[in-house]
Amino acid sequence: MPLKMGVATVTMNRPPVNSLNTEHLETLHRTFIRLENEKCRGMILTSSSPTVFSAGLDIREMYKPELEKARKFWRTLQDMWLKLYSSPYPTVAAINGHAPAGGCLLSLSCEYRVIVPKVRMGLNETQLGIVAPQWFQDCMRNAIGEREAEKALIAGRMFSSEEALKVGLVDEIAQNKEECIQKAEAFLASQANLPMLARKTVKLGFRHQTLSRLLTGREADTKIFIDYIFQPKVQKGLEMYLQSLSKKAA
Ligand SMILES: CCCC/C=C/CC(=O)SCCNC(=O)CCNC(=O)[C@H](O)C(C)(C)COP(=O)(O)OP(=O)(O)OC[C@H]1O[C@@H](n2cnc3c(N)ncnc32)[C@H](O)[C@@H]1OP(=O)(O)O
Repeated sequence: MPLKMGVATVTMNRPPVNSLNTEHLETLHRTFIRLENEKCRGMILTSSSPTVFSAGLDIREMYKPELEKARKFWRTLQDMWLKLYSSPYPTVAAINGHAPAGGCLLSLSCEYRVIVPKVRMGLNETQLGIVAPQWFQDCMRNAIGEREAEKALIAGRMFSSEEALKVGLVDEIAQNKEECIQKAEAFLASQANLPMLARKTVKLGFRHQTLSRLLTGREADTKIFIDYIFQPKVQKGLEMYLQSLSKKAA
């Protein structure tokens, strides 16, 4: 995590697809705490993969899990997201590859998004037979508005880079990762002279409702997750999905 002029570039590096397991989520959570403590001036979130930003939650954490491990996984996801979404420093996602589901959530939790061409992003949970949690849905709604979010979430729509720009899911398209980072740095530079306290207060004001909804309902949210994934038909669906991903690789 190099800090250049107070700006950190956090590069996810969990091959092959940066899927988010408990350990990876803990690492991200610790990183965001550290950046806050070190009074970081801005953060760029990106990936070391040439084709994938993040494949979202690690499906293996949800497939035939032990109850306590599944609870821990979900609480760690909540912790990580609460830290990122409420970060006092400006945040940009340099989306240098596909960003389905939890990968899309990570980028939606940043303030500004730059994407490379020919990749897809979106909350595709419906297509997997699972339901994007309310706070995932809130993040989508906050980015693209009620009507577009409703359509996208019901369909589990994956947007192309161009479609994402058109609907406001991302702010810019860059030609490649290098330009993505340059545009991310330019956004952070545009924020650098703003009074930090005022900036942070306005950001948290806008995000307060979405954050409070999870903060006041964390246990209920965890219970919904646990009750949902332990259903036999959901487990069957996850099994088939994992098989389809593996077959593709074979
Ligand atoms: C109430 C419940 C709410 C739960 C909320 C869930 C939110 C989520 O985030 S669910 C996760 C949804 N994610 C996806 O649907 C993405 C699935 N992956 C893909 O579409 C593709 O992998 C990719 C477009 C991201 C990349 O494609 P690429 O061709 O480069 O790689 P693959 O050959 O498909 O995959 C390589 C390797 O990685 C495994 N894998 C891929 N995604 C996941 C994942 N999310 N979790 C675990 N493992 C994953 C894939 O099986 C391959 O593994 P093997 O090499 O061992 O076969």
